[in-house]
Amino acid sequence: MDHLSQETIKELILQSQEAKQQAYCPYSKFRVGAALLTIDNVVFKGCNVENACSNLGVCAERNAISKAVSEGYRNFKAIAIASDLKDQFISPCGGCRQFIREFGSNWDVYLSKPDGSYLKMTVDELLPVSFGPEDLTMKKVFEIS
Ligand SMILES: O=c1ccn([C@H]2C[C@H](O)[C@@H](CO)O2)c(=O)[nH]1
Ligand SMILES: [Zn+2]
Repeated sequence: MDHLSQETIKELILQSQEAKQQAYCPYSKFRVGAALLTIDNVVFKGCNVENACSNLGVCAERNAISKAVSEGYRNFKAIAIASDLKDQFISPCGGCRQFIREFGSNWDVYLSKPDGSYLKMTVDELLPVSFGPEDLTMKKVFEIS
């Protein structure tokens, strides 16, 4: 995956913090924002959107990815995630890890803190030995049958 400049990383994290401002989280009061950078250098932002029927809530990461895919973008360089947790890097939930992995296992996830510090991890590090679209090819299906 392309190496992002320090400036690009900083900007992407700032955009994830901007996205966090829009969080709709009256139940958890836990704001999360995500900023997704496509290979065309377009950024899609997403926040968590909760619901009175609590299991219907959507995470920030999934929201950003769904926005991008809906607009025709499927190739991503990086996603930055922001929350209000001061003492730890925000960690994407298991569902989001799988959702992120759908679009490749070799791209970057920046887990950030409000002060802009971050932990860079690849999708593969966040979700090792993952199951993805490649595992559903007809070739593999025929191999086992
Ligand atoms: O990486 C994360 C972790 C949590 N949440 C949301 C889900 C829920 O709305 C709230 C509390 O779990 O935070 C995200 O959007 N992304
Ligand atoms: Zn999630």
